Amino acid sequence: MTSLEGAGAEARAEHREIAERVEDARWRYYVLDDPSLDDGEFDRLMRRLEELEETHPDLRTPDSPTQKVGGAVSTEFTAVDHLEPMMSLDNAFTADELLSWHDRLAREGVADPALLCELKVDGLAINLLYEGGRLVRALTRGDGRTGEDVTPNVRTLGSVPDRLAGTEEFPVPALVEVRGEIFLPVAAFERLNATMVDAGKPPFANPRNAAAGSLRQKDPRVTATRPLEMVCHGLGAREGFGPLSQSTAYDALAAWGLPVSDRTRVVASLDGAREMIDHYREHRHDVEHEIDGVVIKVDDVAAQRRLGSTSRAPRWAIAFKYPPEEVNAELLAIDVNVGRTGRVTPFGRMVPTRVAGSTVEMATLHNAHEVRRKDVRPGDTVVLRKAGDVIPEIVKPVLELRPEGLAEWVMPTHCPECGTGLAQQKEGDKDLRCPNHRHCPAQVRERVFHVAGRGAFDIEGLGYEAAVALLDAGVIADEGDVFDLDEAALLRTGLFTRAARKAEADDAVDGRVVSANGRRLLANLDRATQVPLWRVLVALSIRHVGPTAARALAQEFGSMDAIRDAGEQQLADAEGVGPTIAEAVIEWFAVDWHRAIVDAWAAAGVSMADERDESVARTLEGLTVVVTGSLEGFSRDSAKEAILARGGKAAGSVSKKTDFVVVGDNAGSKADKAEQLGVPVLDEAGFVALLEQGPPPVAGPDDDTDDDTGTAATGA
Ligand SMILES: NC(=O)c1ccc[n+]([C@@H]2O[C@H](COP(=O)([O-])OP(=O)(O)OC[C@H]3O[C@@H](n4cnc5c(N)ncnc54)[C@H](O)[C@@H]3O)[C@@H](O)[C@H]2O)c1
Ligand SMILES: [Zn+2]
Repeated sequence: MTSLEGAGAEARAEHREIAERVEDARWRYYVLDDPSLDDGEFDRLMRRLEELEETHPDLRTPDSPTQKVGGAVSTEFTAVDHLEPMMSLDNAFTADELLSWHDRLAREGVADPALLCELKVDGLAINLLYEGGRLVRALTRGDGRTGEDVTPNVRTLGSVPDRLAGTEEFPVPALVEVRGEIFLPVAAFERLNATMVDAGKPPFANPRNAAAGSLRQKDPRVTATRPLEMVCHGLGAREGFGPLSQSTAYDALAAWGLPVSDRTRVVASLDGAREMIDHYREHRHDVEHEIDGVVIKVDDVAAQRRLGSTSRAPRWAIAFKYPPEEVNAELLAIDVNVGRTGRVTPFGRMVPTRVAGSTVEMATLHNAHEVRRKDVRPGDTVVLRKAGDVIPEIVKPVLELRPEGLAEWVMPTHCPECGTGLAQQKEGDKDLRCPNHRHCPAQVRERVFHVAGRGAFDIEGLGYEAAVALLDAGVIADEGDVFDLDEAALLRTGLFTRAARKAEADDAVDGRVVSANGRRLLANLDRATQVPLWRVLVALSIRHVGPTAARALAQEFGSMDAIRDAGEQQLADAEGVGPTIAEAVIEWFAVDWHRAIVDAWAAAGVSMADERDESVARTLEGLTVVVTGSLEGFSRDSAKEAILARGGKAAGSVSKKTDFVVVGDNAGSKADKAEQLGVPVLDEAGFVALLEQGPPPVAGPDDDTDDDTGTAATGA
C-alpha cells in the first residue's frame, strides 16, 4: 500500500489509533460494565473515525468500529446467534442533523412519513425469543450477530412473561424475537447503591451500569434480587406475525402481556418529533428511568424495509441525543467549604468541564468519609455528574487513568478560614465542624446570607456578594447588626455607594453617596422588620428549625419571649414540635451571643410577636384545614397564613381530625384520602367563603372522638 493511493500514512495511523481506543472502550463498557471514557468522548472518537473514512474511503473496512455494532460476548456466558441481527442506532446531536436524516428519507423515496417517537431508555438491549408463545431464550446484544445467553436471569424479571397471552385480534405467533431495553428505575438504583454501601461493596456508577451488572450475573439468584424492568422497542425475526406498522406491533406486544411504554407517540411530521424532544429535554428527570434521548422511527414497516440498514444501524431510525450528564473531568484539587453551621464539606475543583449543557468547575464530595470511600484523589480523572437541578457531584475516580504514585487526599484538621481545630459535634457524626461558630468568618458570612434568604426575612439586595461586602467593610460584625444598617454605614462600603454628582456634594462622604441599590436595601430591611414570627425563627439558624418547625412554634407560642421562656417539655408537647426540636431550641437559647442577636433585632424594631390582626375575624377557631394542589389566588404560604390568621390550624396531611380539605389544581392523594374519610372537600371559591364566613352552621363535620385512626400532621 503506498501513500499515493488511499489514505495518507498520517490519516491511517490516526485511524488505527482511534479504532483501538474505541474497541477498548467498548470492551470495558459492554463486557466489564466499567467504562473509562465518558459517552461524549466516545461519541467524539466515533465521529472522528467517520470523518477520516469520509475523506479516505479505503479506511472504511468491514472491521472498522464504524461498521460494527459495539459489544462482545463475555466467556462467562454461552454465545448464541440472534435469528436476525440486532442493530445499533445512528445519532443526531443537533436539529440540523435531525433534519438531514429526514431529508435523506425523502431522497430514498420516503417523504414525510408518520414518525414513531420513543424515549431512548438508557439501559441494555435484550432480545427475547418466543416460540409458540413460550419464552425460549434471552440474549444480550453482544456484537449484534451473537449475544450472551442470559435466559435464566431474564426469567427473574417480573415484567417479562414466560408465556404470551393470545387474543382474538392478536393471536400468538409461531415465532417472534422481541427487542427491548432492560433498565433499573432511578429510585431502585439509589436503594440498591445504599445497600451496596452498607454491605461494604462498591456502589454502581449509574443506573445503566447497575442494570447491566445486575443482569449479567453468573448466579441468576442475584439478578432476582434486583428490581430490573423492561420496555420493548422493536422486533427481530417473526413467523406468523406481519404488523403493518411498528406502532401496531406494540399494540400486539401489549396484548400479549409484554411491557411497552405509554409515552410512545406517533406524529405526522418532524415538528411533532421536535416537540417530543423539547418536552423531554425539560422533563428528563420526571421519568422513572434514565433517558439519554428520543428515538425517532419511520412507523410504516414497508417503508422501513425499503430504507433498509447499514451494517451497523437501520436507516429508518435515528437517536436524538441529549447532552451527557456524566463526563470525565480532571480533578485539580480537593478543597473544603465551611457552611452556616460550621459543617466542613470537601469539594473538588476541576478543569472547567461541560456537562448537561453547562460548565462546571466545582462539585461536591459530601464529606471526608465519602472521599475516602470513593478514593478520589487530586490529580485523578473523575466521573462528574450533573443531573437536573441537582448540584454537580463527583461520582468516582477512573482508576484506569490514575497516574502512578498519586497521593491520597487528607482531610484538614483545622478550619481553613479561622484555623480552629475541627471536631465532630457528636460522637459517630460523619461530618466534621468548625466549633468557632460565633467568629468563624465563613460561618458568619453564611449566616448573614441565610438571614436574608427566601425562607427567612427575604431581603432583596442582600445576597452573597452584599453579605461579603458588608462584613469586609466592617459595617456589620455578624447577623445581629443587619437591621442597624443605615446610610452612614452604607457610605463606608464600596458596593452600596456611587460617586456623588455636583449637586449632591453636601451629602457626600469622600465624594460618594448611597446608591439606588443601597437605598433599596435599606427600604427592604425596614419592610423585613414586620415579617411573621416564623420567618424570624428561621433566620436564627437554630438546628432542625426550618419553616415547618418555625411555623409550629410561632403558632403555638405566638411570641419570641414565650418561646424563650418555655421549658423543654412544654416545647416538646407543642403540636408539630417534638423532643428533637425542643432540645435544639433550648440549646440555642442557652448561648449568650445567640440571645444577643435576638435582642439586637428587637432593639432595631424587628417584630417579635405575631399580632392578632383584630380586623380579621376568627372564623376558623378550632378548625383544622388542609390545602392541597395549587390555588390561583393563594401561594402555599399565603393560604396557610390566611388560615392561621383566622385562628385555624393548617395541617399537612388529612386525617379524621381534619375539618376541611381545600383542593386546588393537580391535587394528589390527599384529595382521595379526604373522600375516603368523608372529610368535606372545598374548591377555591369554597375556601374563600370559609375564610370569610367560617363553617356553615349545619354541614359541620362529625365530632369523632374515640375511634380516630388517622395520621396526624405532627412530626417527630
Ligand atoms: N463510555 C464508553 O466507553 C462507551 C463505550 C461504548 C458505548 N458507549 C455509549 O453507547 C453509545 C453507543 O452504544 P450503542 O451502539 O448501544 O448505541 P446507542 O446506545 O446510542 O443506541 C442503540 C441502542 O439504544 C437502545 N435503545 C433505547 N431505547 C430505544 C428505543 N426506544 N428504540 C430503539 N433502541 C433503543 C437499544 O438498546 C439500542 O441497541 C455511545 O454513543 C456511547 O454513548 C460508551
Ligand atoms: Zn472556622
